Amino acid sequence: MNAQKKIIKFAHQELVLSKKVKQLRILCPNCKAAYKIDASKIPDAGARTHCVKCKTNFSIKKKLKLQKNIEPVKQFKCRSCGRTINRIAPSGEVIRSIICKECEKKPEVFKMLYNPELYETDTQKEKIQTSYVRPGINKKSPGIFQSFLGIFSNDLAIDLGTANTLVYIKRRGIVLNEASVVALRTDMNNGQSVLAVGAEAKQMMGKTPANVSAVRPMRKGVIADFEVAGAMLKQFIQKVRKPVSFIKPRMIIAIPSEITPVERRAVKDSAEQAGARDVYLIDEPMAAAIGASLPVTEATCNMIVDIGGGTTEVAVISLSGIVAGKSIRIAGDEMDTAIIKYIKKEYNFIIGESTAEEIKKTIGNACPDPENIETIEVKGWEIITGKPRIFSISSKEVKEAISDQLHAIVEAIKIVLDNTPQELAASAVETGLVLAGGVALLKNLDKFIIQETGLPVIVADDPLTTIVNGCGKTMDDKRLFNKIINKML
Ligand SMILES: Nc1ncnc2c1ncn2[C@@H]1O[C@H](COP(=O)(O)OP(=O)(O)OP(=O)(O)O)[C@@H](O)[C@H]1O
Repeated sequence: MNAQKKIIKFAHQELVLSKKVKQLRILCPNCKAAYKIDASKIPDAGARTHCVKCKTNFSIKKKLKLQKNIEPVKQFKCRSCGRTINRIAPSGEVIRSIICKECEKKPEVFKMLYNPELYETDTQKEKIQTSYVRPGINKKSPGIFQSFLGIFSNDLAIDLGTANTLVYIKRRGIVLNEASVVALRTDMNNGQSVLAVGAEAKQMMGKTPANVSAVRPMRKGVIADFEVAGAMLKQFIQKVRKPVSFIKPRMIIAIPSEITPVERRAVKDSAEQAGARDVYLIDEPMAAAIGASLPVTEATCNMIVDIGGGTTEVAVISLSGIVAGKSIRIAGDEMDTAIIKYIKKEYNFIIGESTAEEIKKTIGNACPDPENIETIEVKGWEIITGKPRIFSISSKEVKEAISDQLHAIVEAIKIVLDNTPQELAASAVETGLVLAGGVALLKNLDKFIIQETGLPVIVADDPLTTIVNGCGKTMDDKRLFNKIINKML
């Protein structure tokens, strides 16, 4: 009762305000009676009042204070009658529905004249803030227009990997699988342009003239060169988005689980630079587990070990979340470097990255059979003579060269098991772990991990595509998307 009296008093007070006070105009929702009230007396949370004419109770609220990243006002001018219209819109949002009340012209005739300085004084800002608020703007729940875009745009799932980039399109599957390499040409004025991307650029590595360089914009799972990564992604997307759609796609991108906020931001920014409308990030081990068809939403021990070019991700997943995980920046690339170092030390030969990778892929073996040692002939540069020569290396030597990396991976698995709640860790003895990522193709890696950990090991069906398939599955399945992605936002 007390509260009601206060409200009535409040409403009466407002009716006798002098004109000097900042006033807001309110309408009774029932009888449409108009009142002017002092804006400063309305608390931020709003207040209840009632109409003195028809006695209807109703709430009044000051319009939301503008957030820092929201452009306060957009001003439009009708080219026909010259009338100026103010609209409020979060930054980046396109205002489409303006119709001039004077001449009823369509939106196209309006020119946007955003000029925040016009609204310096508090009174003006307040007036504008209360002049118009677009209902139903909520970033988290897409409106009808957003859903409409979703139907017609080719949303993309991307594994932006250190070694390879893969793209999956809804209803079309994997449409691109290219090396994450860009060939750049430097012109006379030191400006750079993209000469080639993907496999074509990879072929040029180590064979380019002075004005061309073939570079890898991703290192150890993260963006090392933001501009080049953005340009590469843009080219890949242009390749697969045919016919070119005017609607920007949404993108879901896999990222290493332990990257910094700055590194996350760099991935988002380069995707936006490449034309993304919305970017969603998913942890690589989660995407790999989904791609390997593990029941990630169930309360079971789903252990995944994804060994790519730059990072090894180990995680135990249960009930749609990572229960324990470890990301180390030791993977295929480090193995290549180790092979280069080994050959230099033992043979005094210099070989390039591509040759080292070739050796690893061809005769690399985590448990070479002493009865059946493989060898490969390699072209290298002999340091002592300074001449190119051919020499041969065996699978036993390659194992010796990459032994530290293999043990680092096993160590990461053990750490994750140690950090997993006992109940789940115990069931890992039965469920085992799934190997994904390109290095899962290293001969006998499963055998090596079984020997070192005692856990059953399964190699995913197609380890090089497990992550992108997981991103694609998440994108295609709305319920899974809500469980996995929205949890991470
Ligand atoms: N048969 C093979 N044997 C050993 N290693 C292989 C084989 N095939 C591919 N690889 C290695 O797998 C790595 C690439 O794997 P993948 O494409 O999964 O990595 P990525 O997704 O690009 O990297 P990351 O996830 O770390 O960013 C490379 O180091 C490559 O040399």
